[in-house]
Amino acid sequence: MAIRKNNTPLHLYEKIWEKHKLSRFMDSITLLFLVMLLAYRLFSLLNNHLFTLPYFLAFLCESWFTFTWFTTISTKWTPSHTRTNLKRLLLLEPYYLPPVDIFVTTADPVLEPPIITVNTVLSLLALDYPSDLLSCYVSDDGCSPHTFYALVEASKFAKLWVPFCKKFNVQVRAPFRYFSGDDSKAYNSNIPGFKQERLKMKKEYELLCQKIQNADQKSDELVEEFAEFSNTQQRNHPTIVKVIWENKEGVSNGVPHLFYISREKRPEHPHHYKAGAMNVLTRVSGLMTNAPFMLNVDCDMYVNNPEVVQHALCILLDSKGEKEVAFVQCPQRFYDAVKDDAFGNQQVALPLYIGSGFAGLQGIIYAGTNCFHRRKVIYGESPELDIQNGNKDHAFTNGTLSEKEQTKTFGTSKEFVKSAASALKQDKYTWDDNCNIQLDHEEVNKVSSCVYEYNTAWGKQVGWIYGSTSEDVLTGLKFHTKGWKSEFCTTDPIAFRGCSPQDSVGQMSQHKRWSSGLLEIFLSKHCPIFGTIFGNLELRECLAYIWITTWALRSVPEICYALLPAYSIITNSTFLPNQGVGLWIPAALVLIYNISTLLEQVLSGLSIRTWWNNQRMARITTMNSCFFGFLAVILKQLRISGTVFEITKKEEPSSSYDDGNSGRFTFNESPIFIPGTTILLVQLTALVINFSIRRGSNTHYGFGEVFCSVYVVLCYLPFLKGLFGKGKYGIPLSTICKSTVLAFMFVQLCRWQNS
Ligand SMILES: O=c1ccn([C@@H]2O[C@H](COP(=O)(O)OP(=O)(O)O[C@H]3O[C@H](CO)[C@@H](O)[C@H](O)[C@H]3O)[C@@H](O)[C@H]2O)c(=O)[nH]1
Ligand SMILES: [Mn+2]
Repeated sequence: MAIRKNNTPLHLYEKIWEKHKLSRFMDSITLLFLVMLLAYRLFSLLNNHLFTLPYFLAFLCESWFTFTWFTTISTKWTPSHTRTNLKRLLLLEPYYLPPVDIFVTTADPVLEPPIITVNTVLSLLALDYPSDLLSCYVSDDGCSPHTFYALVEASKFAKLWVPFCKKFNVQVRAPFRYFSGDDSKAYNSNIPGFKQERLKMKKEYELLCQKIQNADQKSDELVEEFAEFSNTQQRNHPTIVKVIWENKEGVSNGVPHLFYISREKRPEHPHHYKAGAMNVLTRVSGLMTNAPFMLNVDCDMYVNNPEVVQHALCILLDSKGEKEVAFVQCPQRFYDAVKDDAFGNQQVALPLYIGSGFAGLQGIIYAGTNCFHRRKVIYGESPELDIQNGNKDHAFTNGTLSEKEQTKTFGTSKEFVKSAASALKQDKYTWDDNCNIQLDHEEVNKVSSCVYEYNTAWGKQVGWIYGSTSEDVLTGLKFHTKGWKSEFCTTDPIAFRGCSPQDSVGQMSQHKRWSSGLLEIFLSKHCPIFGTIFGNLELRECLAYIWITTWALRSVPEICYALLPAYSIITNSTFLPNQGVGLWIPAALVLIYNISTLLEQVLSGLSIRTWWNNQRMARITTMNSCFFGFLAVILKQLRISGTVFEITKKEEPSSSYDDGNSGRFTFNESPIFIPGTTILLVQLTALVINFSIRRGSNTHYGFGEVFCSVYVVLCYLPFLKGLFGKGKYGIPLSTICKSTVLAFMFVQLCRWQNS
């Protein structure tokens, strides 16, 4: 048991308020012009002389855009970040540092090659933190003997790798990155013997890769420690738990504990995807090590800053943080980005502005990975402010629950209930030792079985919350609604790096999952609006959550707005104010909006090309992926079909070479490309009409409509190329046919409207 010597207040981090003055100014001007545009439209609609359908639709769309813009500004207005004081934390060492349980999730050995998971795990095992205080749990929803085998081999390699990293103070501790070359820090250690040892490690790592690859190709009989994997199917198998490596002596400079867990799955029971996996990990780790803090990462997010645990603990152990902060989120950044961010998914400028904006309010959202949680909070504890208010769910956590209620909350495992009670009662300054783990197979099987959660609070009040494919945002929102805060931990170098979708197909399906998951939250009882009315969600935090959870809804006005210029041209009508001031308002708006987004990107150190790619991808994803996300949620609400978690494919490290085609759009048969193709065909038709039919002085539409139409075509340039592309670079003929039919129907509709 570790005890802090005295109870003096600890100030381990400070919050720095940023001043994005320019960004504020530009955003405000944009809002001003949006309001002016609305006012102008309203005025002319009331005066009736311009009452046409497109004019009215445009007014509705613009109202929505203005509302979204208002929530955007509110979210970005007071950005902040944190600065941690590692030196002070280390003064407490070694009496005070708490144990940390690390959770890694993987779900499919094909989409998530074991070598990627292995690298993530190795980087975690080599964290700069006493290894007797760390335990790493890998959840494998794929139930794959290959993943297990890879981890076993990795744990052997770790015995060389971890001491090597610590001895030479290696910065990037995921071997595939460390050995991939241009890391200048990799070569400049002047400790004698470095070069030889590095060479040796490199050979060992190549050997490890070889073994893992060979195992992938052979399908041997499953014997000995692999016997449990025989007769298993991904969605039908009993629980498999393995202690891969146990740090028995509890040495602080060895290799941390490493466990493998594949929870029970049966086709007749829902497994709740990642949220379900996280809850099983929470319970199993509760039985085994029960650390007060947990770090959760996806299988493809390696540690890029080995001191990240200390940084996060500065916030979580700080006297103020201890009372208020539920979780500490580190930014999500990626490696091997496609040049100029062709698919607009690197999220560099976004977290800088929106992320730190959230952080300046009640707190940053939980992004599902790179996050440190407090076990008590996961178990449903409310912050102190609630206890004062006598919130009704606090009996839950102050130890006054009867045994019956405890079982109703945490399930029927007595051992687990005991561990949860101990975690909840844990004094602020004491933690249990975790070097003597006890693997009670019976108990572990019980808490990771499919039926364990029935009639308990898991997934509702306790643990990761079910009901959305964006379980991360939902779970974080639940904490914020209780009154907890969260902090954004921005370290230098950046704490983690991961793998982003490397092609447009992967990116589209990821955005579809996110946008549908987020909309599910908005339409559920966890809706942020209720959170503010009935809970402790702060008003501006609520607006920020509205901004993010209504992402899928934006698709409808955007598609409508993108069709308006074409409609106007085809029907010889107008949707923009086309005289005097009226004309100048939208023109100024477009100009200011583009300048301000360009400035944000350029000031974040990005290229102009990156800015354009991001602009264009924002339009493409909203009108395609988000629209499908929107449809998926509607179908779910109508109980026609459920939403599923489609896993993003992770590229094998060695295969990511550039054949000159990276960044080129790829397509497949998925209907997700139909809206984009249709919109493009409609615009092209409109432009052909514009340039071929001379209406002379009878033309009602003007430069504005033509400009908008051309702008949409420019955004959809990748689709235009796709119309003529071959193989995976071409839009499939079936999609083109369907889109042609839709486009034709649209044009006919316009004509019919007009006559
Ligand atoms: O049934 C499942 C499905 C997924 N996962 C894991 O969930 C993680 C995220 O999946 P991925 O396909 O990589 O999705 P991303 O879109 O990259 O993930 C982001 O978005 C998800 C929510 O949609 C969050 O859960 C993630 O943490 C966040 O990084 C991976 O480690 C998977 O192994 C499971 O464990 N079980
Ligand atoms: Mn991922």
